[in-house]
Amino acid sequence: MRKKQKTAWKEILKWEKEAKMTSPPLGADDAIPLQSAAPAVTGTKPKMSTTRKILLILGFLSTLAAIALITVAVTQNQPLPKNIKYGIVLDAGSSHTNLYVYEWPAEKENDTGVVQQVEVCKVEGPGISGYSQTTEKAGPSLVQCLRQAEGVIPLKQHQETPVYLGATAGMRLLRLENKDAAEKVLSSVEKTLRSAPFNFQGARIISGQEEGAYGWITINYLLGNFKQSGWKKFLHSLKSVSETSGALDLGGASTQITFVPDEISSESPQNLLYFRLYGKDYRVYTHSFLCYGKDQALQQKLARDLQSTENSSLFDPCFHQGYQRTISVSNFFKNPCTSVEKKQFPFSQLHIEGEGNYEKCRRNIQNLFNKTDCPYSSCSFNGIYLPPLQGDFGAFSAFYFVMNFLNLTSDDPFTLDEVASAIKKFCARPWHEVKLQYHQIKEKYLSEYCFSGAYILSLLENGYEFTTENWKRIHFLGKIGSSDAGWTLGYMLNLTNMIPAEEPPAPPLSYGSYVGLMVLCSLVLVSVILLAWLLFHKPKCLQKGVV
Ligand SMILES: O=P(O)(O)OP(=O)(O)OP(=O)(O)OC[C@H]1O[C@@H](n2cnc3c(O)ncnc32)[C@H](O)[C@@H]1O
Ligand SMILES: [Ca+2]
Repeated sequence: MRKKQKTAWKEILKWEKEAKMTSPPLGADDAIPLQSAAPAVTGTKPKMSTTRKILLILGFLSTLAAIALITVAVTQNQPLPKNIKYGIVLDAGSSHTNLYVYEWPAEKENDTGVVQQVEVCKVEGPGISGYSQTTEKAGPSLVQCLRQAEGVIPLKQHQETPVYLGATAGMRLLRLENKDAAEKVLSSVEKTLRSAPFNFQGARIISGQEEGAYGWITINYLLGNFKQSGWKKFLHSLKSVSETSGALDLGGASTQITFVPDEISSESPQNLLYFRLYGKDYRVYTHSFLCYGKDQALQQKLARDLQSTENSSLFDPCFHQGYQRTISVSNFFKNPCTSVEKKQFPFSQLHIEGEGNYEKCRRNIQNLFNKTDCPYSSCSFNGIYLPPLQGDFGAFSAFYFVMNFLNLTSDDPFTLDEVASAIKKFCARPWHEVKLQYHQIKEKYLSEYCFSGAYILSLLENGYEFTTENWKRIHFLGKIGSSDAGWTLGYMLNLTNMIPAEEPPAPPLSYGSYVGLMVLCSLVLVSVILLAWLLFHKPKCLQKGVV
């Protein structure tokens, strides 16, 4: 051992001597080749071997090449500055009107999930059907929200931005009750929209079928269920999972159920729609129940209760104990949803008093669903065809508002029994206590959450026959990303032809994956070359025995 150390020191001294002899004068270039490799000694500045220098240059060049490669790949393939497009849709519902502003990058128009809601404006006052007595005021009611949209969309794009208005069940009912008034309301609305700086594309009453179908398109577009990327497509082909999600919409005057059933029967063709989206065929079942939105369902229920009332007072189990409300009987039966129950009453005002009894309320509501006659293999209610329920469902609008208020929308879904007992508990609370706790909530909403909760359960459990098992497949959702769940987005996507029938040709990789893969491959390549070079031209400094 000692001998070995001695030899090593001898070698070092020899090397130092040689080095001194070959050293250039002070200040001369360092790059004079050393004749033999020498171990590094602390305190002395050893000369660098040619091999080491080459290695260093190679390493430097490889790093430079890698940096250049990443820079070129990133800058060259960087998306050009975004050219944003906008669209406006007004949802003229029975209870109120909402204006939505959507935006999307022009170059990605046909992709899925690229259109986003950037603004929502709630129009002050009632829905446009509420202007049946003062039709000329329907249009001006929208002005404030149109101004808000003007502020969101850049001035130079106002003229090219399409604006659509779709009216739903409130206007369907007004058209049934008073066609002339409905037309006047639509004209007033059209006049206002034409005077706005946007590109007016129409104001019309959409059908219940359209409402259901566009709601289904919206949620599946936002969930990215239509156009599947390579992996998702592959997984779906392995598992026979339902590719799309059903849609449940509960408005004030109507409600819709839309989904892709397992088996298509031609029993009720009016409930079936065919779509070809991104190269795939969809056979969709949809039905819209007019008068079964939560406001009209309450009207129907009260109209029935009135039949058995002898005096002007009515005890209602669906309102909290201590709650009181007075309604005018004369206007009550003008509505097409209640007109069948029309009867003469010896009083003009009806006084309602709450009882807060959930079970009684459920029994009361049950009467709204006629389950006796079904001319098809299976029905929901009132003799309407309903194929067996299939897959997951997104439940939005009042389904969400009510369940969200009752804290029943968590990610870990509540069981049907848990939901029922939560609603029962809420209904049993006295009105003064509820009002005190939720003083910030509009009294109209607050007083009706008990009825609405019970109605939602009746509609889903008795009407559509959801069971304890498939209840967990209902997802109560208000928004998907930044966009509200509802029919408006699907309506705009359809009218602007943003969902192509055939899948547009696209490169197999996304931009990000392409750049990432290119960089990774290049780095691997450089490393392999370097490694190979090191292996085959093993520099002396790396050879065994040399430090
Ligand atoms: O689809 P149609 O039937 O035309 O009706 P709509 O479009 O006006 O219906 P919405 O989904 O806007 O609202 C459904 C119901 O929920 C009520 N509502 C809206 N926001 C609510 C909230 O925050 N809490 C409770 N109820 C709410 C509203 O008054 C309606 O009775
Ligand atoms: Ca609606």
